Amino acid sequence: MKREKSIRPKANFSGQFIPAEDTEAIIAEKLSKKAAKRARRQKKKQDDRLNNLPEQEWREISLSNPPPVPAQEKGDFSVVVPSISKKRKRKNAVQEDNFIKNDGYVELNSLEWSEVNYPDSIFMGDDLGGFLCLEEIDDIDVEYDDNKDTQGKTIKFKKVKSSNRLSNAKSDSPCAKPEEPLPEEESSKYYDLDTFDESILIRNKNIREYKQSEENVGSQDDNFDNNIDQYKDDDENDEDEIDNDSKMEESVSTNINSIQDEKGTDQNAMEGIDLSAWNQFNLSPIIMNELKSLGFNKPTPIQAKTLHFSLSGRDVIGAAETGSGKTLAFGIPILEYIFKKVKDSNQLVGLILTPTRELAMQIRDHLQHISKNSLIKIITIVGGMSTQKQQRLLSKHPNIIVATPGRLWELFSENDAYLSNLRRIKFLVLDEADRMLEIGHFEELNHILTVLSRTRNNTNEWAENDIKEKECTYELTPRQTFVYSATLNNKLKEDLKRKKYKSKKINKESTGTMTELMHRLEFNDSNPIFLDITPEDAVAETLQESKIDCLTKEKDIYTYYFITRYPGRTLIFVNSIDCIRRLIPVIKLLNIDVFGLHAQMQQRQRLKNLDRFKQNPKAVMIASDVAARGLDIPLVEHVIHYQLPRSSDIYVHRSGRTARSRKEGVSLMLCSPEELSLYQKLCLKLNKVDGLADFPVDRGILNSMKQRINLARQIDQDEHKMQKMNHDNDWLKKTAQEFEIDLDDEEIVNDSNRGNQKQIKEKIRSMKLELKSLLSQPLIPRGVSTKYLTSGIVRDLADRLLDESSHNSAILGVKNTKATDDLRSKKKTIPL
Ligand SMILES: Nc1ncnc2c1ncn2[C@@H]1O[C@H](COP(=O)(O)OP(=O)(O)OP(=O)(O)O)[C@@H](O)[C@H]1O
Repeated sequence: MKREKSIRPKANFSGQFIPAEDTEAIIAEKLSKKAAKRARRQKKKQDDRLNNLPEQEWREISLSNPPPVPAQEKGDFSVVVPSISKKRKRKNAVQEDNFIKNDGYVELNSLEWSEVNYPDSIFMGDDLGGFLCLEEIDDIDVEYDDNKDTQGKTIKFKKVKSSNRLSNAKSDSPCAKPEEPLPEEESSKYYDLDTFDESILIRNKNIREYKQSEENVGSQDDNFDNNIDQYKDDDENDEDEIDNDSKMEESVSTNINSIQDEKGTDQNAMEGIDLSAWNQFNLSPIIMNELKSLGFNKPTPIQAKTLHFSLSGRDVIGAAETGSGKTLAFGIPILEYIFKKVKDSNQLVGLILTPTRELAMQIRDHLQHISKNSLIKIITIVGGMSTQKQQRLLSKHPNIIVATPGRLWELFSENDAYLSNLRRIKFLVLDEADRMLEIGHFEELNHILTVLSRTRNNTNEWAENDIKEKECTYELTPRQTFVYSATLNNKLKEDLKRKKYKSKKINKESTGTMTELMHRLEFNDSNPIFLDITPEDAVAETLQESKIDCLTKEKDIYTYYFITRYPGRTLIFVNSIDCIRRLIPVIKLLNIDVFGLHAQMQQRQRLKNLDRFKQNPKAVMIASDVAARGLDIPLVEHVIHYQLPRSSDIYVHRSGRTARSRKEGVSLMLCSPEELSLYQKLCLKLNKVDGLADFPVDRGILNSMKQRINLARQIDQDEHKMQKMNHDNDWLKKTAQEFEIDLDDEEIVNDSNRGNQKQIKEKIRSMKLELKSLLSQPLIPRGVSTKYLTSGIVRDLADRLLDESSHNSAILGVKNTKATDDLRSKKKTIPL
């Protein structure tokens, strides 16, 4: 029952009895006086704090020449920041000696950190490395010095003056640990803010050197001439560019060769890979090298079918199954263009729009990987991360931006320079285009397309009031457009074939359809290439689809059964965040490594969980559909639809998190009687006339699992009850304090409550013990005896049954088999 937040009149205000009807007024008066007093106190404190700032507000630190660090701090990094507030000093009185090293010097580890444990694999690329962590210190602003003499090697820190910032400072944010000090060789990578600038210098130096050596020019140019036809409708100075760019490319690839030589054995391991299938595209050595190191010996079908067109300047709309390599299908042409055509290393060339933040980061990582040894700057602009950091990245003039529409619009709409750069991009990509039309993306996408529009009419029809007309220059710059998804709907396919999108009348009120979106994209090409190579049932060929019919209340048991019987990286999709919140503690109690991912989680936590899931081959992730699209998590073996997806597209994308790049995977639907009609609709939509195969379940194991699940659920429920009681007591205490009411513990927790709490605590403790003991034993399927012959012909039978390499460690006597194999061998379909 919901608790009423009111003060009970029985409270004793200094011994006076307050009639119930007056209580509220008195409380309100007290409250307002108290609030005003508190505000005055806070303001004074804030003023004092700002007035006492050091005279020289900005402090500097030179990265190439760090300040002398006392011997005992070796390995750590010290920075100069204004001194810490008195309150904080008091709080840390015990540690004060260790806290401030000497006047003005503060150890990084002792600062008020917000947590920034970004997983390496996702987040510590060159662009977000550097001083990312420092920017997370509350009240510290970081400024990057563009001074030519220091070549960007100096950064400055300052105490933020804005009262806004001070009042917004998360006073109750946990004082989290900073990143562990990095090993020396690593620290140069992450703390060296100017890595990039230096590389530009190297590149320019290479170009100069190259210019001096004339011998290579001839052969290089011949080679490049063949490629360059692709970009025929570009700027006037083509010939000069060809010259410079091919030289540049050669210089860079010379560098790469030397890096590769150092790799030695790696290089030898790669020797065996035959890349001849890629030769038809005449790709740059940088990309060829990376394809080789990744072992991508041939293009995937969507790459093979689209690269010819996209490399020759055509607009492409592509549909292909999940995990089929669409990222490189649109990524390679952009990278190639930059290698071969772009003279200005600060030119913004490509904008890639994606519906989710994780997908944006993944695409960035993928493109960064494939262009690893080049100098291309690729950044992500996504929500949930520091805007300050993203502003900094933007000020470094990236070549490619991978973004979610919301944050991109937030940063770009206020900045004319950014907007005009945006209008000059040469490539626009919409990945997972169909999802972009959904609420939450469409409005900002609409704004972005208005800015990108090259025809005034089209712009006016769609322009919202808040886009100022005068800002738009409507330059007609040629731009290639790529649109990709695994699920382009039939209506769009039809419209594309009939070229209906060209004449589409756009309705201002419309929330958008794919056909309207196609119209809005203003393809350069009078006849964009449309390639649809999705299989008939839209899912990857290597995916084995299945279902289990069960009651809603049995879904936990079947989930537990599946993840115990087939330990392996498993992604469980549910339809509501509440369901994630309920399931995670239950599964955790069963000793399974489980992580959550949903839109209401902090972005950092989302990334962290994703990374933990990637690191652990037996982990389980319970996610909402925010994880359904595009995420390329290595070796997800199983996808479970705990609740049925609401549309066939979502089913395809969810299931597509497994069976990627021609690997096998299983998708399992848990279908309750209430979901039957939805299931039938899905099957019809996906052309699965015979329905999905029933997943084989060993019901002998289910019974013993039931006991564990029930215990875990009960523990979770009781823990919630306890939490709620504690929360209510806290609330009472807090409110009493607020009104200066003397309530002692006796009054707060009444006898019956206390008795209840004690009982529940005791119950939880004993249930946990029971569960622990159950979990320490293997599950024994019905009909399996725990007694085995230990002598005679089969002497080692007991050992063999307990051998974890061939038998399931959690279920006695059950051999380790793969879900794909079991499903294949027992496949049996039920007609609809
Ligand atoms: N030519 C190739 N050969 C082998 N693997 C490849 C090739 N190209 C890409 N891959 C790999 O295939 C995997 C899937 O690629 P990608 O994420 O681009 O798929 P996708 O089609 O965009 O999937 P989704 O529709 O789910 O977003 C990635 O791990 C990628 O590295």
